[in-house]
Amino acid sequence: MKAAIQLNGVSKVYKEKKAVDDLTLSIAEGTVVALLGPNGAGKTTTVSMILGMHQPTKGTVKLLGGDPRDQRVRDRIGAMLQDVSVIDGLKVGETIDLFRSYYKKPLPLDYLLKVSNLKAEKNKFATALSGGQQRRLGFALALAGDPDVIFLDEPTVGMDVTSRQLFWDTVKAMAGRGKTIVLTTHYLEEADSVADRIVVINNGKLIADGTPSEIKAETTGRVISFVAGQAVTTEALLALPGVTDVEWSGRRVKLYSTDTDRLIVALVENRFDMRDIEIQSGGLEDAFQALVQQAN
Ligand SMILES: Nc1ncnc2c1ncn2[C@@H]1O[C@H](COP(=O)(O)OP(=O)(O)OP(=O)(O)O)[C@@H](O)[C@H]1O
Repeated sequence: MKAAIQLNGVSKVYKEKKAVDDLTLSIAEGTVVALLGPNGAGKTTTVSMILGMHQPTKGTVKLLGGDPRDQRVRDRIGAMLQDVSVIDGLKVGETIDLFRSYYKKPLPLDYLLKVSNLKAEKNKFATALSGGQQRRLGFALALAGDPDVIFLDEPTVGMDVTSRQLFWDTVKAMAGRGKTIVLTTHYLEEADSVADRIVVINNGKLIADGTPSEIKAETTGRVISFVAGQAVTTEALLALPGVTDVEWSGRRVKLYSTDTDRLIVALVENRFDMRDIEIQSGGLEDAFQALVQQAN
């Protein structure tokens, strides 16, 4: 598949601080990628280099096969960054129309008002919008030119529940139309539900890269739980392959394991007395914490 974004050995140094450290990353067209990492990990710096707003100290960045600062590339990019700058004296509808006028094939104004949940605010001055509404305006502006690659930097901060839901529905619909979407977020459940791929950055370095389930399985392992017969003991369970912990709740037991496939085989072979068997994956939140801790 063609790469929409290609970073090769990219570093960014601010005075003493290495904000991004030798990052190599390729993002295929049509994927939704969530860039995760703790505060100061280098997410915003990475996005701003992909967008051509900052020059890497070392390495190369390609966006849609070209230079991010090339106008032909810029015409196909939409970005919703952390600070939305609204224009004094322009109403919401006029602001969106101004952005639409920069592009050859803009999306219709009504559609942009609808997906940003700003229909009722169309004739309000943009400067009079609340913080959450301004972010939604930022979303409408990012989509105005019907871009092929969309960057969303902590997009849902300050959005209420309804706007958030509508926002993610729209992002999913965009992805369904083959758009490439790169987002950063601290809301891991959102990344889990929307992203095809998760890239975790810490101290400017890539520390994990995979689908949400791969990231979860790699770090937290899985849990097998069942209702155990009276003869089943903690000692016997701890002796099984890959079992790292055993937790009881009445007769229901939870086995934490690094290798659930082998564990299931062993449970069956050893004829453990089991009912109501369940297999669960750990959450992305746990995986993220574990990854960052391992890396520090
Ligand atoms: N213009 C700048 N001058 C100096 N240092 C900077 C500058 N921009 C970022 N940094 C530093 O680079 C590092 C990475 O910052 P960046 O904003 O990319 O992190 P982030 O992962 O986006 O964090 P957050 O989750 O808090 O938004 C931080 O240590 C930050 O202090």
